[in-house]
Amino acid sequence: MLDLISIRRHLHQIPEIGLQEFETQKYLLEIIKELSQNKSFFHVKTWQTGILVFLKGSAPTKTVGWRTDIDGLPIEEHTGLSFASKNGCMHACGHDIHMTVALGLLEQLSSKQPKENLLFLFQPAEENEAGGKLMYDAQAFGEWTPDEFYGLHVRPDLNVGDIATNAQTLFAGTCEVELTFWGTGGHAAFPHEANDALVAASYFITQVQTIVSRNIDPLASAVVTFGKLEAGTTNNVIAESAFLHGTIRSLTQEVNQITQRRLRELAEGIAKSFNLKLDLHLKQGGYLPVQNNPKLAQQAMRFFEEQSEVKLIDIAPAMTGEDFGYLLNKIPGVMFWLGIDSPAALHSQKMMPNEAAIPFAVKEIGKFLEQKVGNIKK
Ligand SMILES: CC(=O)N[C@@H](CCC[C@H](N)C(=O)O)C(=O)O
Repeated sequence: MLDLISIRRHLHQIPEIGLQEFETQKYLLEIIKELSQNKSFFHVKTWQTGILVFLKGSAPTKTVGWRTDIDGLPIEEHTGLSFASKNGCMHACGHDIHMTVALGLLEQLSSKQPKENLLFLFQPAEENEAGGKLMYDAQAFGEWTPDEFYGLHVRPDLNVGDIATNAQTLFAGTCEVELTFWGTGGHAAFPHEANDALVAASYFITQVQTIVSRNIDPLASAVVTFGKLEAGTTNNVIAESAFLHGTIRSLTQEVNQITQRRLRELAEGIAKSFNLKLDLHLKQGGYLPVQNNPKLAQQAMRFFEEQSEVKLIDIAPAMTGEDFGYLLNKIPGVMFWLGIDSPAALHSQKMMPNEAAIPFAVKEIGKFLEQKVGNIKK
């Protein structure tokens, strides 16, 4: 049997940025190879740093998919754990837990040939390049394309034993914003001879706050957050340029597009009024809202409600983003939150999941997938 805790701790020490998950892929492939021994129904292929494992069913009428993401974040870890990452990146979004659960599920579900086909997707670049979209658009699934797709995401403020989802929208659609105002730098003492990009950026930051308060229906939801502003060099030099990096989030595509349009109008207006050049990139890529299929979600929720060790929570949507939204836009399916009881939030340098969530998830989600693909007797 796989030692899942050791596997998770090893994966935790080697986080890699999206589409550069080379060591992660190599390690996963070693374990997958071990699991595939003497199983003629077990097939593996790779796509860039992603991995697809296909278990051919004995009498298939459909293909059920389970997806995990495999990338880490450019965050320096501050957990103090003995197995903390030291390479400057961190699995601060829990993808080490996601991968380990997927391996545990693969071990369990491949112990005998399932009746239905089962695809395990180890997907790169969830955080940055929408790897799910890249793979789908490149037709990486081919004949292994699932008819139903499932996946999970860890959630720090839920307890181990909690599985949460809903029969509608679970996560927001996001859009990454990169914006630069270009002006003319100069001496602090001669502002009339320069054109200050930093002042323009400050007006812009203040004005975009009105998108949510004045352009979005109060009964809908949107977020506009700028997490990065870079301008200037020192106190007595007027900044030539100002760079802003942010994100838009909304529960529907319609609201996302209104927010994108309004942000563009405000940026263009500010650039015009300050006589600056504007460089604006709005990148939504595959980060569509994560919309659960109502019928499949209701079936899944009923299943988990009947499991004595699971506390099933019918949960409100969150403004987190996920490129699984793109895959669920193409293929019906369901995403779940898995409780991991971490005092620190997702993307925090101190994010520290309770590892008891791993055996719990493998056991309970394993039962869920077993009844989906049928015929597995150990
Ligand atoms: C679960 C989670 O934290 N997901 C990320 C996804 C990032 C999407 C994209 N790169 C963006 O920044 O908009 C999140 O930040 O919600």
